[in-house]
Amino acid sequence: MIQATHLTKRYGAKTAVDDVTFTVRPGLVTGFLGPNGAGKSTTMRMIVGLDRPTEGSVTVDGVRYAELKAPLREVGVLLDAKAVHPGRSARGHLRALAATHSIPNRRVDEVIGLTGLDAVAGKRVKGFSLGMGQRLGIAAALLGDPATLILDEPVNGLDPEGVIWVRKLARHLAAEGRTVFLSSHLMSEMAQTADHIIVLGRGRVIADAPVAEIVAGARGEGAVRVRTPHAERLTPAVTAEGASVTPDGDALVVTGLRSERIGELAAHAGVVLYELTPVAGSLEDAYLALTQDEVEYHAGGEAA
Ligand SMILES: Nc1ncnc2c1ncn2[C@@H]1O[C@H](COP(=O)(O)OP(=O)(O)OP(=O)(O)O)[C@@H](O)[C@H]1O
Repeated sequence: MIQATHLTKRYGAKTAVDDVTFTVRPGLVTGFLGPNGAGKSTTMRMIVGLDRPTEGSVTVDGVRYAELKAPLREVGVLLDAKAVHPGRSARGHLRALAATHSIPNRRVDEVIGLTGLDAVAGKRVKGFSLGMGQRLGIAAALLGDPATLILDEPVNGLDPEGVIWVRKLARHLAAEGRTVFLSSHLMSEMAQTADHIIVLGRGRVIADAPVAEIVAGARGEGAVRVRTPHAERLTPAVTAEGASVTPDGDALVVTGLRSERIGELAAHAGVVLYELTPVAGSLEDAYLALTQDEVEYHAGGEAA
């Protein structure tokens, strides 16, 4: 379990992480989302002691990372896949890491197998593609068989097969009861991987909820597709209650009213309905709605 309490990081006048409190629970995949510059990496760096909080604290299973006796065995971390000596082979890199924690070479071979690196394990890391580097970073994170995994943008640079592999791996690790914390700036990716989502925007937590709840929230704001032969009578009935109506082919899209209320108004006006369908908001819509005011710079370079 990861617990952040009033965690804050300031770089001079810039507040990268602003009074953040959250819990990442074991047995679940928790996605950590937010636009570029939201403070995800800074938060992760503080969790693993690479950055010191300006205020507040963060612990893993109740202990600050710096106080863990054998960190590799307790917390597996992928922060920067390129932080590997380029002249070493993948196997050499993993063996060197393993030696610092008395982890047997047998385990090195195991994680090489687990991450699909068998064919390249003897090659120098220098020639690795981004995707192979990511796999090596994940192999290093798994080395100590830790109860907690923290992976910053783990699917970055992976091909579609690699993305599915990370997804399955994350789910498998969580099913074993581990705490799995993954960052991404892609909601669509997290929707398929995570059980729970924490969204950061400009250093603050703007959502912390199960994936299903975030989707349901999007739906509440969603639209209702209506087909009727009496559009001219239904339209004034719904707009009188504050809804807006947009034609969509032979249908109307009504926003601002729930389908139940539209049905009641139609019945009251004696209007026949052929269709009354709530349009499910996608997770991506929910995410955009959540973060639209929180991105540092919008496309076009205009300051938000
Ligand atoms: N060492 C530093 N010195 C000054 N500012 C920093 C430093 N590290 C991060 N920042 C700033 O803090 C903010 C948060 O950055 P961070 O890298 O944590 O965001 P992020 O959510 O991980 O973004 P990305 O998805 O782009 O990696 C940004 O505005 C960034 O410019």
